[in-house]
This record gives sequence, structure tokens and C-alpha cells, in this order.
Amino acid sequence: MANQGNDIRITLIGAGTIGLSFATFHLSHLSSPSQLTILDTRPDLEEYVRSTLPRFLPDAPISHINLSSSLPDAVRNASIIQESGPENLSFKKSVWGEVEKYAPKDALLWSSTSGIPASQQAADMEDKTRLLVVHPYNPPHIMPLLELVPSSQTSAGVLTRTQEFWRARGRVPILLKKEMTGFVANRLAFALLRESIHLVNEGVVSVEELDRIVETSMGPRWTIAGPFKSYHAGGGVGGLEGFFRNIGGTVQECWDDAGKLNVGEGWEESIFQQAKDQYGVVDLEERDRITKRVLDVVKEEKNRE
Ligand SMILES: NC(=O)C1=CN([C@@H]2O[C@H](COP(=O)(O)OP(=O)(O)OC[C@H]3O[C@@H](n4cnc5c(N)ncnc54)[C@H](O)[C@@H]3O)[C@@H](O)[C@H]2O)C=CC1
Ligand SMILES: O=C(O)[C@@H](O)C(=O)[C@H](O)[C@@H](O)CO
Repeated sequence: MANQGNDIRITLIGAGTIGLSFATFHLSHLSSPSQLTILDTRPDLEEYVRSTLPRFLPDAPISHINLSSSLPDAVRNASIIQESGPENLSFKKSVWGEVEKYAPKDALLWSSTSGIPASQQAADMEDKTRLLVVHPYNPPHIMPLLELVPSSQTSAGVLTRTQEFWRARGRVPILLKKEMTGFVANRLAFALLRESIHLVNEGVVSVEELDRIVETSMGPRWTIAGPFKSYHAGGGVGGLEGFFRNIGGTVQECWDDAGKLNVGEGWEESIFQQAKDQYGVVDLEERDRITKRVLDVVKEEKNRE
């Protein structure tokens, strides 16, 4: 399979939040927009792409992108096929079953799923070695992370070609050694979200105050240094061991006292309303613009090292 330059052909299945962001990314790296095919069953696909893609990519060469509603046509010549369709197992299994019938045998098959393991998606596939999860952090045209989550049957060659593809385009593919529900990024984010909801639900802070706490502390910190590096630094000469020696008792008390609320327990209405009242419709273009600037500065500074 061609994996570089003028020969590569990428088909994106699903042109929603993630699919269109991936389209933006690939258009910035492909030699020609004609190397990109977008498949979506929505009846207004062309109108939707024409009205939405330019928000991510001004002057997007839309007329040269292949827009399709036919899976066989869309995948027939693909080198890489990434699905960003509905987050349900039946869809994912169905789409891979169809892709296997019509796509080149050496095409890479990737799922953007937020948490449905490749082993489940590939359960009915003839060749299970071709599929893996390539989980982005929204929006993938800006966020560097891609969690690569193979099944036990994904071949080493498919994994290597996937890693090479993303590294060659300046992205950060991280290989997970085990399939876990929600992979890693979502598990971490959802653990913080659970405690955040707990603290608002207990009347400790408002939704807006909680967000401001994160945005003026761990948010910037974790852009520079993740949890382990941060606490290793915070432990002084003793490093992470010193941190736990000094603070470990308080850490355990916080862990013991952590919120254990669950979805559907009645906290939703109040918290959802606070978010609506506080944020209305988030300006995604401003969010993305600022996020990109932060990431660019961090990358520039880290390259100084
Ligand atoms: N939204 C997010 O922040 C993130 C989502 N993901 C994952 O990406 C996938 C897509 O999520 P979103 O983009 O948010 O969903 P979305 O609902 O915005 O987009 C899904 C798209 O799939 C299309 N579609 C439905 N059936 C189809 C079919 N049979 N063939 C082709 N296209 C079809 C829909 O028309 C829609 O445009 C999900 O698996 C989700 O878990 C992963 C990371 C982040
Ligand atoms: O948060 C993200 O961008 C991704 O890691 C996800 O998978 C999200 O949870 C997504 O499913 C909903 O925003």
C-alpha cells in the first residue's frame, strides 16, 4: 500500500464532528484534495461540507474532494479507511463487514471510536488483523494525540504502518498495550468529570468556578507536564516518592472521599442547566484558535530543550 505522497488515498466514513476535523487535517497534508474521499449517508452532504469545512480550513478545495454516499465506490481505491460514524457497535461491525467486501486487501482500517474495542468491532470480520482503533482527541486537526488500540489480532505490520503514518505528519500516536473501556484519555477525563460533578452537586463550587479552577491550575500545568512528571517535580529532591512521603496521607484521604455518583442519579438537570446558562453555544473556532496557539508555543519551547 502506498502510504506517502501522491499515491495515498484516504477515505473517511462519517463527516460529523470528528470526520470533518480529520478531513481538515488530511487536506493540510495530502498532495491533492482528490486523494481524499468523504463518505456520509446524510442527503445534504455536499451542502453540509461546503458550509462547514471552510470554518476549519478557509479556502478549502471542496470541489476537488470526492464526496460519496456509496460505500463500495468510496473505499474501492483507498489506502486508508477511517470510520467516524455513530458510536454504536452494530454500526461499526456493519461498516467493517461492507468495507472488507470492497476495499483493497492492504488498506489500513481505523476506527475513531471513543471506547468500543477493535476486538468487538472486528468480531465478524474475515481478516481481523487489519483493524485497530485510532482514537483522536477532539478536534484531531489540532489535538496531537492519537490513541492506537489494536486488538490481540491486529497485525504488527498494520500497527507499524499506522504509527509511521501519524509520526510522519507530526502527530503523537500512543500505543495502548491493552484494550480498556474508554482507552486512557477518556478514562482520565471522565474520572475528573465525575469528581467535578460531585463537587458541584455537593454545592462546593459552581460549574463556572470549577472550570475556572481547572483552567487556572492543572490545565496549563498538564500542557507542560503530565500528572507523573508534575508530582515528581512537586516532590522536590525526593521526586514522586518524596511527594507521596510528604502528601500521601492527604492523597489517600481525597481518594477515600472521592465522589462516587453515577449517571441517572438526579444531578443532571441542575448541572446541565448551569452549563447552558454559563456557556450557551461554545465558540468552537475561538476554542480551536487558542488551543492551537498554546500547543504551538509549547511545541516551540519543548523543541528548545
Ligand atoms: N465528538 C467527539 O468529541 C469525539 C468522537 N469520537 C468518536 O468518533 C465517532 C464519530 O463521532 P462524532 O463525529 O462526534 O459523531 P457525529 O454524529 O458528529 O458524526 C457521525 C457521522 O456519521 C454519519 N453516518 C451515520 N451513518 C452513516 C453511514 N452508514 N455511513 C456513513 N456515514 C454515516 C452521520 O451522518 C454523521 O455525519 C464516534 O465513534 C465517536 O465516539 C472520538 C473522539 C472524540
Ligand atoms: O474528549 C474527546 O475529544 C475524546 O476523547 C472523546 O472520545 C470524547 O469523549 C467524545 O466521545 C465526546 O466528546
